[in-house]
Amino acid sequence: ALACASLPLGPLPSAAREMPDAAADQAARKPNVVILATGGTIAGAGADAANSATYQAAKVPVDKLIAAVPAMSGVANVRGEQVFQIASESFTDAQLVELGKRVSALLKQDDVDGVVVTHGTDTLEETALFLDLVVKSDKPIVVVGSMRPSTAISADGALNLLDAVTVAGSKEAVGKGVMVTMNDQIQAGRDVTKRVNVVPSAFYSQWGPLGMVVEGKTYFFRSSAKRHGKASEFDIDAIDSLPTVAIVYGSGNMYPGAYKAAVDAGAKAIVHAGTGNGSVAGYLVDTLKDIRSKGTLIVRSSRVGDGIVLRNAEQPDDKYDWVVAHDLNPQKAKILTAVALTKTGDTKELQRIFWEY
Ligand SMILES: NC(=O)C[C@H](N)C(=O)O
Repeated sequence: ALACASLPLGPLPSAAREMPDAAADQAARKPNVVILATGGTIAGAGADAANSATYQAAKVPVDKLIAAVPAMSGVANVRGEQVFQIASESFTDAQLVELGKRVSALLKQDDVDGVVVTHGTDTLEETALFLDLVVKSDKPIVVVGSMRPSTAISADGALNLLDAVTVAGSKEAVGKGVMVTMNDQIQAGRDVTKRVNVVPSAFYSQWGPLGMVVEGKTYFFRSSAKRHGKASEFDIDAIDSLPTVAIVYGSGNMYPGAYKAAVDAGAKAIVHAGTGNGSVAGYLVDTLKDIRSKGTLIVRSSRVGDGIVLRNAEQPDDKYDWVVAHDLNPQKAKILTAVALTKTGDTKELQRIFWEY
């Protein structure tokens, strides 16, 4: 049993009825939005309405997701494709690439105005940034999930999905990069991160949301200053795989073995999720220098989540030939590093990419 949200939809504005036929047809034409379903809690089901945290993700197929939100047919012509049926913690790089290619192919079609990707929330921020970097289109892409399964009291998936379709079909969303609609807000896919593991207001960006969706209408207040979509130098059509990038989490009393294990596992780069300003323990510096001198890249980011990591603050990055992640958190820095490495291994170029994207 799915929880349904049936929202009232407004009639065609009277202005449209007075327009010449062609213009009226154009105004009345509903956008075509394709929903690519990948699983997650938005497709989850629990045993009882009280189960908001205990349930199985990735159970409900895309046709049932669409049927559960009939209000979507008022804002767009919607059709669905089941790409995967997985919890997002199980996403692999190969699946990211496959999803990116499908989004890109769909957006090249004249009869597709926007794409919605339903996704688990755990790694939604990685997928949103990845698509933002590699899909060369200005058409709206919205990645959406839910914090509660559809069977739970006050399930958030139906409204999040309706909002996603509304944004994906809206003219104001064109050129805004990948967006995420959770909890009535429109977030930049590049910036947004999951901050809380159990509430509908889990998604947050340190630079603020782009806008809101209220009662089926989009309200934008800002746009990202970072390169994305058509302005990106990366293109999923030219990417068939991603290099391995590992994250090592910073804390007190660390041990060098974690970095060495990443190198042994074939990591082309290690994102150091450092303490504070991306700081590196004095007793680890030689290990990281040695790893870099043998070819593996070191990207300094911060486990703090907010703020910006600057070059040559904390550590002499110029001297050690390390890169800093700027404002990207470690998991986002991992995605940008992997995408950038498909084009260049030059650290000056990589640093430029971290400033620009
Ligand atoms: N709320 C969720 O979607 C969590 C789930 N583990 C997932 O990412 O697929």
